[in-house]
This record gives sequence, C-alpha cells and structure tokens, in this order.
Amino acid sequence: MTSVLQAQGLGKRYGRRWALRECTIDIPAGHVVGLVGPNGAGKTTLLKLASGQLEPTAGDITVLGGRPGGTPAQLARVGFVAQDTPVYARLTVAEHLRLGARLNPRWDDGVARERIAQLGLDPTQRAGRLSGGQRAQLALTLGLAKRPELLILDEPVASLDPLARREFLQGLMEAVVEHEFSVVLSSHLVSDLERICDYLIVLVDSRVLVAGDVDRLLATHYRLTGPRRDPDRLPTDQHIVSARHTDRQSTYVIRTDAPIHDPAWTVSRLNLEDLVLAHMDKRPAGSRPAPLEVQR
Ligand SMILES: Nc1ncnc2c1ncn2[C@@H]1O[C@H](COP(=O)(O)OP(=O)(O)OP(=O)(O)O)[C@@H](O)[C@H]1O
Repeated sequence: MTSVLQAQGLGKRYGRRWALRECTIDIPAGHVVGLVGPNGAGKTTLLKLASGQLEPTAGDITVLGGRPGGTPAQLARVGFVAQDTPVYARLTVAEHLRLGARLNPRWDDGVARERIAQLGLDPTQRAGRLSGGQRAQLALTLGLAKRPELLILDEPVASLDPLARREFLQGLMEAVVEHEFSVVLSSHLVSDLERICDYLIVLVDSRVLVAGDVDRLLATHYRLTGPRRDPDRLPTDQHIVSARHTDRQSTYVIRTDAPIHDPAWTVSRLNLEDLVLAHMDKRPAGSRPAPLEVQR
C-alpha cells in the first residue's frame, strides 16, 4: 500500500525548545486521519512540516513519496487549510475562485462553483462579510477544488457552532467519497473525529504516542477495573496507558493484542474519546511506559 505521509525521526526545534521530536509514522493512503493532542503538543508544527511550510530540524519527512513543497508539482498534490481558515477579507467569493484557478494547475472549477451554489454563498459577497462558518466552507471549497491527493486541515472546525461543524464535516466526507483523496485533520473535538476518522495520531508533549488504524486501536485497548494491584503485577504483554488507584481499587487502561482472562478484572472497551484521554493522561502510568507504535 502506498504511503501518504512517512516520517522518520522527524523533529522541529524553535530555539532550544522542541515543538516536535522523534516522530516516526507511516500513514497509508486513503485514510481520513485525525490528529489530536493538547495545546502546544506540536500538531500545527507537524502539519506545517507535511505541507512544506517548515523545514525539519532533525529526521526526514516524505509526503506522497516526495519532499513536502519540493516542486510545483508536489505543491499541487497537497492542499492545506490553515488554522482560522484564512481567506482574503477584501476579495469576493468569486474572486477567491478566480485566484484559486490561477494558482492551482489541477483546479476543478466545476467542483468549486457547485459547492458555492450548494452552500448558498453569494459569489459577489466579500469574504470579510461572511460568517465564521461560511468562511470555513469557502476555505474548504478552495482546498477541495484544488483536487489534492492529500488535504491537510488544521483545526478547521474550531470556531464553528455544532450545526456548522456537522455541515462542514459532512461536506468533507462527501468530497472524500467522490474524489478519493486522503485527509489529515487536526482537532480538539474528538467526538467529531470519531465520526469521520479511520486513522488516529495522538501527539503529547511533542511526541507521537499513538498512530494507527482506529478500528485496530479500539480493538486493542481495554479498561480494567478491580481490586488494587501494582503495575508490575500485570502481564508483560499488557502495556499500561493510564492507571488510577484508590486504597482498594485499581483502574487501568491497557493496550494488548492478547485476550484478557483474569477473572479479577471487570473488562470494558473504550470509545475513541476515552482512548485519547487515557493517552493524554500525564500521571505516571506505571513501571512500563506505553510503547510508541506504528501500525499499518
Ligand atoms: N514560530 C514559533 N516560534 C517559537 N515557538 C513556536 C512557534 N510555533 C510554535 N511554537 C511552539 O511549539 C510548540 C508546538 O506548537 P504547535 O503550534 O505545533 O502546537 P499545537 O499542538 O498545534 O497547539 P494548539 O492545539 O494550541 O494549536 C508550542 O510550545 C509552541 O509554543
């Protein structure tokens, strides 16, 4: 299977501070990838490295088999919608489309016009007078009409109300189904990601903690609740993601490929939000750290 994004030991440092470090991932093409992590975790940094807006301080990154932003042809294959969905306030909707057509060799004017009409946007309206949701939709339209093989979206729905968010994500998913491109999308809203993503990356403190297929991640994470037990008494194939203890009870989130037979535990599955939160839990998780893992 071809890779849409491969990184090997990738790092980016601003001054003395690493914004991203030791990032090794290999994302197969054809996925909608959710990138989550706390504020300052390095999500935007990774997305900017992937779109060629930043140069790595360490390691390597290839996108669709080439160096990000390396050539005009490479630039044309990747769409990027930055945080806060930037548009030109003084240009009209129609002028945005004309600009898009001039700047992008693979521009699909039919897609652009059809979407603008579907959204009910007035082509003569200046972008500065659009609502936040309409601006986000315009920015997405520009990204889609570029007909990229990979579309990168940095927190595209952060400022939208729930209905506008739903419409935005629905439009995105319809385009993915119709044009079969890959998407990498960062968001703090895991419930949104849960609806649309089939691949997940969790970044915490500049490091990738999880990268994998969502179904596989959900199938290998468990919550164990039972009488208090020290972490070193868990089987070695159970990687502790998070642990909480009271005097009498322990609750672990673990990751394992093996079935769990221990009758002392009440075993439950996690939804994606619980899984993400467990990985973001910064309390000491036990004697064995959760492993960095790349799944294909
Ligand atoms: N241009 C810059 N100069 C110096 N430090 C920077 C710069 N851009 C980002 N950083 C730092 O790098 C780290 C990662 O930032 P980044 O924007 O990638 O995080 P993020 O996960 O996208 O955060 P958020 O969820 O808040 O958008 C942060 O500590 C940030 O302060």
